[in-house]
This record gives sequence, structure tokens and C-alpha cells, in this order.
Amino acid sequence: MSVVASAPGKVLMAGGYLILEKPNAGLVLSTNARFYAIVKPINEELKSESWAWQWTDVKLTSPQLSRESMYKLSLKQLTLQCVSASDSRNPFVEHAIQYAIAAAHLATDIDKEALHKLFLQGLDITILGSNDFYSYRNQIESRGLPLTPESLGTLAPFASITFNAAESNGANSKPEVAKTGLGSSAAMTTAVVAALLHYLGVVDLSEPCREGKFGCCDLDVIHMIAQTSHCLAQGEVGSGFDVSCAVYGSQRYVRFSPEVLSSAQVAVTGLPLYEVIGKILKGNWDHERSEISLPPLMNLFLGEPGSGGSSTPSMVGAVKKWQMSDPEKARENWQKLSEANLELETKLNILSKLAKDHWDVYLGVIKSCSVLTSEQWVLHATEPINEAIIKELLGAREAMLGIRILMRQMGEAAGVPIEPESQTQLLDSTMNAEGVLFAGVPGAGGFDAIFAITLGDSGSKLTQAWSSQNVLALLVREDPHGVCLESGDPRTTGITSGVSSVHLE
Ligand SMILES: Nc1ncnc2c1ncn2[C@@H]1O[C@H](COP(=O)(O)OP(=O)(O)O)[C@@H](O)[C@H]1O
Ligand SMILES: C[C@@](O)(CCOP(=O)(O)OP(=O)(O)O)CC(=O)O
Repeated sequence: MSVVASAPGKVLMAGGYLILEKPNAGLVLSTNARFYAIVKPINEELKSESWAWQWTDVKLTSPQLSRESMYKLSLKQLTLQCVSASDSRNPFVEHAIQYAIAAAHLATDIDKEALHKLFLQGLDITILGSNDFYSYRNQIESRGLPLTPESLGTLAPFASITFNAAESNGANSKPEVAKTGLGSSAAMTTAVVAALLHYLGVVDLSEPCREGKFGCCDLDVIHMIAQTSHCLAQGEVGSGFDVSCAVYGSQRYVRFSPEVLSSAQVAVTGLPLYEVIGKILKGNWDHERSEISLPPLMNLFLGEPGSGGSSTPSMVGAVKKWQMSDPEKARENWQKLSEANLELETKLNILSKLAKDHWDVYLGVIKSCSVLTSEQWVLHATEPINEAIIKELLGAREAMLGIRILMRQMGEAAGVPIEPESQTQLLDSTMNAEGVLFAGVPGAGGFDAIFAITLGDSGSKLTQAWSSQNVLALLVREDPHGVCLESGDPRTTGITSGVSSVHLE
């Protein structure tokens, strides 16, 4: 029996940095870039002597990184020991395995003999990230192909990942792999937790919104365990929007109080893991989440400028340092940013409502504006409803322009490239293109892929314009679905970009 689960990557449209502090909200879109985890036994048959074993095997394969690691799982302590070379270790998946197994141990109504048998058979885990998570610019260039989404489409699914050259450059240091910034580690951790919990019978991914074994819905159990694993593996507590998005899909997110993870952090010094996970599952998870999606007929596009991505932790460190050194200026900047973020959210909500209440007019306005630059949109404000829609479109643009100015100021003051000059030029030309509502640097900013929200069918023109500016448009689009069960191995079922079999929400 094998179980395959997948979880989506994200784009934080607004709320970067502020989202680290309650009660600031972030607007995060999930995407059709998905991470897959396949869990199956290493041995189908059990030898009679195996019932006396103290240890069993766990095999972790990451084909895209050409990595295979072997671990020994202690059946008493439920802890993992890596028996492969240390450079092939994966802390995210290691934490996910240990916590998922501890949760299975804790779920009292699970048949413990059947569970023990599953452990004795060994765990064979394979992880696969959609190509969209990684930069394939080098491969495309070396094959002499044009920098277009069509060229990306010619790559084999789950292609090998490029490592960034080891270089340390302070706040501009590059991450280990050439990534696009879609939250691969959060999606990977979530997919592994979900697949393992389903394989071990702790959750039922075919009905994850039903109340499950721990008195809450199974999605919440996956979230708590994935969030804990991700934070511990990362060694720091981020806002958690990426894990929440990987579990539940597109949302407006306000962070959890970090104290909820204190038992897991203390546990580094000794508590048994199932006790830790018991506390985690009973903890006061006080994050807030509400559904959001782009207004109708709007699309998300991502363009990779080709700089190999940025390292978020060092950027966050610099911003925090600035907040301490110049609290008054920092507070003023954050106050204005939070207002601008709220303004953007309000405009998008109003546009969704206008679409619902006046669909035909909305459709007409979006079609007309999709072939015009924003200065020309007013030409179509001929009737009151048209005018109202165009006013909100322009308002959303204004809000994003405000966000960009304030994010740039934050970066300059903190001495980190949140919206570096090269990105500013690209964003300005993108925002001036026909049918582009707005564009920005997602999340922490830096040199990761930029995002644009386009109207109607204007995206194809934008991707051509990007291509002529040496920017590679990715194949990623918004897809509001969170974690889900898949029907099989995505390499054989032909799933390559998030077209999944069972959607949850
Ligand atoms: N396919 C993979 N196999 C193993 N580890 C991976 C894979 N993809 C990503 N990772 C891990 O996740 C890290 C990147 O995670 P993260 O910082 O969340 O990136 P991003 O959010 O920008 O996608 C990598 O450095 C690597 O350790
Ligand atoms: C700064 C942040 O608020 C947003 C970072 O968003 P990104 O989307 O840039 O994240 P990574 O994929 O991890 O690089 C940090 C946080 O919220 O944890």
C-alpha cells in the first residue's frame, strides 16, 4: 500500500515582515506548484524474527537532488538516527517523520499491533517538488531555448534541481538551491506530515475536515504537526503563513503566538516526543485564518529575474535589528504599511463583491481594461457601475504602489534589498504594461521571482514582454486548494503542476 499526499506552494502578496507580529495580517495565495510525498513500506513481507526488533529502517529519497538517506528508527524512543553521510540529511523531513510517528503513538484508538507492523515493514519516503519551485534558467539557457514558459514546459517533470554556488555575501547570501521562493520547505514538510499521518491511520485525508482522533479536524492536526516540524527544522519561528497556506490554501493569515511551540523547543533537552506532541496538539493555537482569493478574471503571474533567490532569515534579521535601533521610524513605517496592506485587502474584497453583484458589467470592464494601460482605464468609466469598478481597480493599484514605496523604505533603512533597484525597474515596467493591475516582490522581497496580477487574458502579452527583458515567466498560477490526497505517484499519473485528484476545500 502506498500513500501520496501533496501540498501547495505560496505567494505572499502583502504583509511581508509585518505578518511576523500579531495582529498584522498577510494575504497569501496558494499556487498550482505542489510538493508530493510518497510513503510506502520498504518490505511488503515481514520475517517472523522482526517482531523482536528494536530498530527499523526509514529510507528517504529526493530524486531531484540525487539524494538517498537511510535512517534507523528506534521503536522504543521513536527517534531517528541518520546512518548516511551528513550532507544528505533533510532536517524538515526528519522532524516531520518523528512528530508524525509520535502522534500515531499518542492516538490511543489506533490498533497498536497494526501500527507496529507498519513500522517493522520500514518506511520508504520519496519527496518530489514541482519544477515551479526551482529555477531552471540555467538549463534553458544552456539548451539555447528562449526564456519563455513554453521552454519551461519542455522540461521533464520533477527535473533535477540546480544548487547555487556556495558563496556567502552577508544579507544578500543565496540559498542552498536555486529556488523561485514558493515555499518549498513548508510544502515539503506539510506533504510528508500529511502522507505519513494518513499512512499510519492518524488522519483520514479523504475526509480531512471531519473531526478526527484528537478532537479537532484532521487538517488542524496536520497543520499543528507540520508547523512544529517546520519551525524546529528551521531553528526559528517565522510567521507560519507558508505552512498554513500549504495546509489550507489561499487565505488571510494572522500568526500564532510563538509560545505554543515552547514545549517542542524545550524538548530539545529531553521530553519524550509523544509527550511533546500531546502538548502541541492541546496548545492554544491562536492564529486566524479566513478564505481569500483573487477577484474573478484576475490571474497571478510570476517572473523570475534570474538572480538565484534571496535568503529570507538574514533579511528578517536585518529588519529586526533596524526596529531595535530606530524604533520610532520603524513604527511609523509599519503603521503606514499596515494601513496600505489593509487598503489593498479592502479593494480586492470590494472588487469581488462588485463582480458578484454586477457580473456582466464587471466582465465588460475587465475585458476592456485588459488591453489598455492603467491610465486609459478611465476611458471606460462611462456608467456609474463601470466607474465604481474602475475606481476600485485604480485604488488597488494605488495601495500596491504605496506598499512598494514603504517596503523599499524599510529595506533602505534596514540595509537589505527588499525591493532592490533592479526589481523596482522591472516592477515599474510591469505595472505600466497593458492589463496589469499591480505587481510586487512577494514575501520578504529580494531577488526571488516577482509577482503580477493581470486582468483577463493580458498575461500572455506580459510574459512576452518579460521574456524580452530577460525575465522568465513561470507556469505557476493561483490555485486555492490546500493539502490533499493524490491517487498515485505523480511521475506515473502524469500530475505535474497541481492538477490533483481530490481537492479538499
Ligand atoms: N526537492 C527537495 N528535496 C529535498 N529538500 C528540498 C527540496 N526542495 C527544497 N528543499 C529544502 O528546502 C529548502 C528551501 O526552503 P525555503 O527556504 O522554504 O525555500 P522557498 O520558500 O523559497 O521555496 C532548501 O534549501 C532545501 O533544504
Ligand atoms: C519576512 C516574512 O514575513 C515573509 C517571508 O516570505 P517569503 O515568501 O519571502 O518566504 P520564504 O519562502 O521563506 O523566503 C517572514 C515570515 O513571515 O515568516
